[in-house]
Amino acid sequence: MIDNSSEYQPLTAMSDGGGRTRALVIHPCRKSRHGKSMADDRVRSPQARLEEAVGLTAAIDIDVVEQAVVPLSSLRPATLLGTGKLEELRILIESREIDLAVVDADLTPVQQRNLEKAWKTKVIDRTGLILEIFGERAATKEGELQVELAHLNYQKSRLVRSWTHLERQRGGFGFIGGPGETQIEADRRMISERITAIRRQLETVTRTRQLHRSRRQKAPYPVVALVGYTNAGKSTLFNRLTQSKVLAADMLFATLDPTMRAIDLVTGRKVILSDTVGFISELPTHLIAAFRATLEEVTSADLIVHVRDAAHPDTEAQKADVLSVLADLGVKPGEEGAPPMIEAMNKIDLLSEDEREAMFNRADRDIDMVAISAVSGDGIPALMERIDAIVGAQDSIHHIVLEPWEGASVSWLHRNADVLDQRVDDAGATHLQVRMDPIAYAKFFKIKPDD
Ligand SMILES: Nc1nc2c(ncn2[C@@H]2O[C@H](COP(=O)(O)OP(=O)(O)OP(=O)(O)O)[C@@H](O)[C@H]2O)c(=O)[nH]1
Repeated sequence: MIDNSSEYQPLTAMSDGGGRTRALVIHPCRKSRHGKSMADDRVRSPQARLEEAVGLTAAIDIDVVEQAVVPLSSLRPATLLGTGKLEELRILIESREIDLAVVDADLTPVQQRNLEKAWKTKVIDRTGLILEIFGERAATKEGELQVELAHLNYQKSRLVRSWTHLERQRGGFGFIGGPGETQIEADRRMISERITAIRRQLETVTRTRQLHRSRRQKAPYPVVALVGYTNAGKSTLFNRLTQSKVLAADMLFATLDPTMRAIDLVTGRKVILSDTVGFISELPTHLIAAFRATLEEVTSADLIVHVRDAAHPDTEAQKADVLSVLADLGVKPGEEGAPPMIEAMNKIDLLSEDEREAMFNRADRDIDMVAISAVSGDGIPALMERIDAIVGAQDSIHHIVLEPWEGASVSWLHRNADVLDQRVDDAGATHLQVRMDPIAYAKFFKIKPDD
């Protein structure tokens, strides 16, 4: 059994006095030779990066009481920051009673530990912060396990040299393993055992999930996935579109995934709306599996709605990031077989009339766009109509996945529908692309040939 300290413990539960966690968020960036701070990538300003980190921290219900861009003239291997800055922030942390410092950079385990010692407070870096968000947002069992796995791998890497968290918890019992096994080796061994156990659970869960997904794909309505950069307004839009519309059909999905809801479109057509976790630039590579697990629905969606913050100065860079993550997942809009995509240009309430017009008149505009405000409700009917039209146009072509034991269904489809494509995947499931009229389609679900 592993020590409890390695299990996922939300930062929000950290504050002792029952109050909310009070955080300081800093974004360290290199100074240029001319003394001016410079962005650590070409697109985003340090201020924008800081705001993003503050937004991410606030999203997990932590009070950000102080924030700062910290220009660095050189990178200190032991503490990242120089002594002057270290002391200045220590005073701030003490006087503002801060119990969490978020450093928007990748810290080495040694840097993290030294900062915690110097500031006498918990310190997390960018990876730690993203893991917290995934932990909160993981909606499926698979997502949760992937996040815990990423957490453990992260902790394991932090156990180099004398990382003492687990030791402290045990009150320094010294050797607990076989002869010659040090505390750190014992900690590593326990974490490795837990990692193996999670991997095993993941295999089972993945299998079950495939069953759920095939069941869901057989639901006679299409899936519309909302994707977008963090803070673009996906959840606000999701809530607006699903407002007070609890359909009986939801019962089907409620137990599987709380971020999926069925909604009625104007024509009476039903679609399943699926919310996803926000995209972030420079996602650490070892977090990609955890991130993918939260994006399950996107790869098999019938339509992708890319929610964009039209009022953000980095909106184009954010779009590029989202598209590149989608491409990593194998979703390349515009390519044969890829789901269609529309852009919901959100937050237009923050734009002037001229800015709105300019958005639509851009010469390089390559995609279907609808201007909306998820907050004021502006443009929402137009968005719903667009979704209706696109999904409606695909009406007669369906992608159906059948398990290896559902042979009777495959034969039924060959007899009653136009099978355009058929392939068997590695797990033995049959993927069929079929054209059939709505009556035959409804009948297929009613008679369930394999039941
Ligand atoms: N002014 C304005 N603000 C909006 C609009 N839509 C969302 N917001 C605000 O933008 C912030 C982020 O909205 P969310 O819906 O949480 O964004 P999200 O894309 O789900 O964010 P993640 O959970 O990080 O992925 C919130 O403060 C919203 O109130 C809009 O149309 N206009």
